[in-house]
Amino acid sequence: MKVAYLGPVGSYSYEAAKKFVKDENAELVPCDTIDDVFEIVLEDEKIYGVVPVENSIEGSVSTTLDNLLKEDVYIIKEIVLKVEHYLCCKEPSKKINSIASHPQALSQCHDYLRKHYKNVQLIQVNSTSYAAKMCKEDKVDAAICSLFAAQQNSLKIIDGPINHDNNYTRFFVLSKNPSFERGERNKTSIIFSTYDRPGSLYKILAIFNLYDLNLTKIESRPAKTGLGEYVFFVDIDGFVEEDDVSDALKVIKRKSSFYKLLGSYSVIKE
Ligand SMILES: O=C(O)C(=O)C[C@]1(C(=O)O)C=C[C@@H](O)C=C1
Repeated sequence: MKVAYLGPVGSYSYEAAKKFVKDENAELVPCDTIDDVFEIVLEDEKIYGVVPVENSIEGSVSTTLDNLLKEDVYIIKEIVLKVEHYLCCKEPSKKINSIASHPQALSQCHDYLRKHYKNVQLIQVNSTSYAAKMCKEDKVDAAICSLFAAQQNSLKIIDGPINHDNNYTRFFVLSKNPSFERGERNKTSIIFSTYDRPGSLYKILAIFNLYDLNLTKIESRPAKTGLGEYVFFVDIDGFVEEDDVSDALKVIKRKSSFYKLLGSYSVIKE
């Protein structure tokens, strides 16, 4: 089994990929960006991809949502990780003038950074483990990353966890082929657009209500077809093969101006 993830080794995406693979011999393929993970999955149906999709403090990862809209990939599993960030450096006695991390991680530590490092330069990089690597290579004074990434890069811990409380990130496992594998807790994700008429979103939401389906997320993103035009990302509890879910989705598909089933999948939660 091959699994592409946002690398290098030690990113939270790496930890999520490790949770997905049970096979010791599985090959984990580090990618520089989330776009690259999507590209690899699209090129080779034997490779799975792991991407972050939503964080409990900072919200959605828009690159992931935009790729889900435009690319033909399926969600085959959700993995939820508790995320704990540490401020790390190579040489604790050195003054810190620059701190690198992934933009999501910097935002998840916003309050701490404002309180303790207000005038320090914050450098946004592709992943938390890449920030740790930059710190090891003396390109920045400090990094925000996981304990594991700090250890991998022989960094010392200055402080942590430094993130906002209740910090969880959802990751999706992607595949070029759909795989409807049920687990203990199952979810289904769709994207739809409504016709530009009064009450059209309300009428679609009424269908979920009619079939007694629990929405776990709804988010609008620009459809990228014009100002004021949106697509709605919706996650619901339930599996697509359950009668209520499949009946509701059939009606929603008929009533929408655009509809895409992203997948029905089980959830792995720590
Ligand atoms: O930089 C990493 O370690 C990632 O896996 C990316 C990412 C994200 O994009 O949300 C994943 C989990 C954390 O929320 C912070 C960063």
